[in-house]
Amino acid sequence: MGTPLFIKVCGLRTEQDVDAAVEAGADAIGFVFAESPRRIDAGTASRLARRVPEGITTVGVFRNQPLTEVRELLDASAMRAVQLHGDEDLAFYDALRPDGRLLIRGVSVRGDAPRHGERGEDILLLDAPVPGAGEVWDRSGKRLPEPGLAWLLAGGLDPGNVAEAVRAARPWGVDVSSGIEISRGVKSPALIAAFIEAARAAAE
Ligand SMILES: O=C(O)c1ccccc1NCC(=O)[C@H](O)[C@H](O)COP(=O)(O)O
Repeated sequence: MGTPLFIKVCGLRTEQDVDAAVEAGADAIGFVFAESPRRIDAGTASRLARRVPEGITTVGVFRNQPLTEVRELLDASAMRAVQLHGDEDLAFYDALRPDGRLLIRGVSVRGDAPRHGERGEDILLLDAPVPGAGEVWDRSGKRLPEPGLAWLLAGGLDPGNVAEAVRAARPWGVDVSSGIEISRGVKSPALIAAFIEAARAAAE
């Protein structure tokens, strides 16, 4: 397919999972600070992030939280990127931009997908109506971002369906959480490795 697929694994909570993601070749690792069974505190995120080599992006995930809280958690855990997954407006993105972190905009797609860059984000993440719920959304007939734009496909991906999703939607990258878990919030190193292998193979 040309450019390598960008792979983000999200909602990691243990050393074992972080090591598995690094070993398997993830490009980004998401740590959830939003309300979620996957939520971790800044101290845990900081400890886990220190295991992540420089070339891999650590992402703090938030949803409709106050700007001061977002900034405090990002700084305390030294995240390299921020993912806003709620109704954050352009002013919210503008306020974070000078901090120099990669900005990821997570959007629950209901009608047509929003255009890339409307909030000045670096990466647009197109997701199911409920983030982190493991639900596949109906992409048929939807206008997706043009090839070449930095956008991630998310929502109910797993090692068994990611190849077909990559071939059909041709995303710049993919993001997964539930599909690499054995139960809600509990990741599986084997599923992390299987997901990354299947996604990479489909993009070759
Ligand atoms: O994962 C969560 O619990 C979560 C909670 C609140 C806001 C965002 C959240 N996750 C964002 C992600 O990037 C997930 O990886 C994405 O929604 C895909 O999840 P899944 O369908 O479970 O693979």
